Amino acid sequence: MITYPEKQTRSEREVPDVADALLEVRNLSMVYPNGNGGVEALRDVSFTLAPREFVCLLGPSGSGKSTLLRILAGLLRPTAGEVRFCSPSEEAEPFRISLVFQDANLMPWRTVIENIALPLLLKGVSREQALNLAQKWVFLVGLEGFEKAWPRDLSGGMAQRVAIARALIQEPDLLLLDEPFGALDALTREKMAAELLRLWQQQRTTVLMVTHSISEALLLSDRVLVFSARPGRVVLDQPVNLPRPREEGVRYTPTFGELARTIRQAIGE
Ligand SMILES: Nc1ncnc2c1ncn2[C@@H]1O[C@H](COP(=O)(O)OP(=O)(O)OP(=O)(O)O)[C@@H](O)[C@H]1O
Repeated sequence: MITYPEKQTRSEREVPDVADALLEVRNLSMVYPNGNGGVEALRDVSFTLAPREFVCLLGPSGSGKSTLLRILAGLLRPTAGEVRFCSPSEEAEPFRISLVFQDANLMPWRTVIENIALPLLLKGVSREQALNLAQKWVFLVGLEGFEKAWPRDLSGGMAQRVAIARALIQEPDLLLLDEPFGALDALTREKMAAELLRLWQQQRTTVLMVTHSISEALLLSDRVLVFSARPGRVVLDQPVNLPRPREEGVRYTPTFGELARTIRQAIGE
């Protein structure tokens, strides 16, 4: 059974042992049908996310990480299991989820600011109001001066900033990031991770991010989940007890090194 996207308020919670969870995933399995018994992508995956938590998901290629994000975003229906969302606010609004992919997927015929404003325009917000709010996000993601630029004139990192701003302008309860920096060069990637950290420290949106980089995961997250090779199962749920706010220097601390070793070993297994 799957319950989304309707939001439950805290008073309607049914699962007392995950009282503080924003999201509860229970016994989730996914088998893609094919002519040959199906491809088992996920097996019996369970975990929770607390409000404002930043959790990174790592695992070998093909371990079902994108499949999980697509299920959480409501794009795929799982074969079995349950997904339960609980609103951080008491108001019974629909639970808002934004998903950012490796490819920025910008509208080529819209400028930077129009791309960022798009979700609001689609919701019926007036053009003036949407563009005003988009301008705020242009500043927050460091794209001032590029408001009227076209997507074709942006670097990969800039395009991804637009995609992140377009996701956050919707004030999602949950932000899903699927290898958002996977297509960027190493230096841009480090810079973007630092910028995402800065944004998250300001906004404190709950984030679930897929990455292949252990150090990126440790720089950003409160917890790291590691999936086994296909079918994906949670083989490690590791709290990241590094102090915040985190700076680049945290990479060179002994705790960082120990956590990286634990995670690398879990991925290897
Ligand atoms: N639409 C589909 N039909 C059939 N099989 C699929 C489909 N989508 C994904 N799969 C398979 O399900 C498994 C999990 O794929 P998924 O893309 O979720 O893994 P991933 O962990 O995100 O991989 P990567 O790290 O390489 O991006 C893979 O074996 C993949 O081939």
